[in-house]
Amino acid sequence: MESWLFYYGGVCLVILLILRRKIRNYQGLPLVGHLPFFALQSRQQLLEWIYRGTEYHEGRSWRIDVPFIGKGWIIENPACLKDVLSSKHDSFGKGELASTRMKDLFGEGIILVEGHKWKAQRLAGQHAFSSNANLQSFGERILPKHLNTLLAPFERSIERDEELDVQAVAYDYAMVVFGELAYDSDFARTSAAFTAPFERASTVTQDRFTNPLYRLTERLLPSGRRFQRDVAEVKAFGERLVKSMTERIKAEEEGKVDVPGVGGSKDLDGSTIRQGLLLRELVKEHGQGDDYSFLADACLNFLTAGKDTTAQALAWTLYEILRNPAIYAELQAEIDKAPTELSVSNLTAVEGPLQYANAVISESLRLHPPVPLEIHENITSAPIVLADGTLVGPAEIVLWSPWAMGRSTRIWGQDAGDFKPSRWFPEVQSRKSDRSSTIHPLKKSAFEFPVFHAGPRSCLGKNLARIELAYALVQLVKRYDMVPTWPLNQERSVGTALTAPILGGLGVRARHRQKI
Ligand code: HEM
Repeated sequence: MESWLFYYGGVCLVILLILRRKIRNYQGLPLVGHLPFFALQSRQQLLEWIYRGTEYHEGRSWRIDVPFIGKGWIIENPACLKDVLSSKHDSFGKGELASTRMKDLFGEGIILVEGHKWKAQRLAGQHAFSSNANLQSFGERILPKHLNTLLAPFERSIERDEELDVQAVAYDYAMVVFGELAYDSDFARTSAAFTAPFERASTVTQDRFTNPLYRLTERLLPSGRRFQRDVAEVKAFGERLVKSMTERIKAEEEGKVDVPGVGGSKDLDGSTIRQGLLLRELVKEHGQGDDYSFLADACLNFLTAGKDTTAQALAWTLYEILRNPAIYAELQAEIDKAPTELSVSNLTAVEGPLQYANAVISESLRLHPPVPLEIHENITSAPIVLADGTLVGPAEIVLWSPWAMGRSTRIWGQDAGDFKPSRWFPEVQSRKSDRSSTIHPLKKSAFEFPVFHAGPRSCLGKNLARIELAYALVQLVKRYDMVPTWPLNQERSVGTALTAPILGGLGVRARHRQKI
């Protein structure tokens, strides 16, 4: 009897030692591979695990095997990422993994599709969001028009002496701003019918990426069973908006109603900027017909891509300046000196009157990228070799984490973990006395700093996002002092979502600023 116990105890010990060794070496476990790290950990723990694994492998690509998700490589090397996103990008796509999980909600929208439907939306988005005049209209018309959505909660919380969740405020602001941009609709009034089902459907979609048994659990859980109804409501809402907009556009073209101009703004070709910009461009690229579902999917995708990402970037930026009062003060000093009327190009210029604010935003995006984890799949039937020799087999995945890359000492130097806006002005670090005269903003390629993705599918809203971030930061920081309601030394975690919310929101107490 005792010898049996001894024997089994010994076998268990050996197994435990092997498992411990595998866990320490970031190798997959027998049968389950790396699944436990993906399925059982929180989003924050998963990001930290990827970061530590990449440090363990000193930045070299390392193997992962996640049953139900895929097997392949985690990469950090910017030259490999360049292959995936640019030089060999025809061989990589979102593949089955993303499409089976996201198709219900995102349908034929730009986030998911390939081929001519992607191209039509890409061109429409480029036309709608890239011209200087349209960016100007965004910065000088849409953002100020909804400023009250940003400021009113601050005023209310000050008056009532209450705590305020600034991340929730950032979400509301992004919703009305990008709602107007995508649908030309006043979401401050109409969003209730859309927001609740949309938020619920997004959460279920996000859970599908970490829950390998989602098909089963969605049948059992109330949120899963409600999912199809929520998706139907979101789509019906979008189609109603799109239908009324397209009818209006048609009526304008037939000369039945006046063409609405926007404050006399002119596009670069001298024509008047019109409302419903994205939809007009989509109709131009795709055609109108009677099928409103494609157009509604397209608008929903643009709203989704812009809304949470920008709100979270603002929330994390506020988080960092709250933790660094000296940076908050320097930001206020810069904003006090800047002209009150700031043009859009001045808002975001790395060498303009808000250069410090822009460095703060870049630094926040580096440490807290709103899209912290990305996966592509080799969609060809041949193996693909990446710059460092990594061989990605057919249907294998490549995973990279802008969150982990933003903390890499190989890319950012020994102080990669510190929040240091001055790193964006490296010439100045040694000559602090006069920042303005010798500014050479740090240049990082999109493959080293892939916060907005890179290559042909890079983010279409990068400029819009940076304009909104600078605008909102200026509006808040010039008016209010804020103190956190959480312990300053407490690092906040990323919540579980496809993007990167601050887990538990960002509580502050705000006061009107006492200018000296
Ligand atoms: C700080 C804010 C933002 C960040 C960090 C961000 C980041 C990204 C990333 C990483 C991707 C690639 C996702 C993927 O395909 O795997 C992406 C794509 C995209 N983004 Fe953004 N984004 C932001 C704001 C916006 C805004 C404001 C808009 C527009 C209204 C926008 C529109 C898009 C679109 C349309 C795509 C898909 C492009 C394509 O597939 O061709 N984004 N963004």
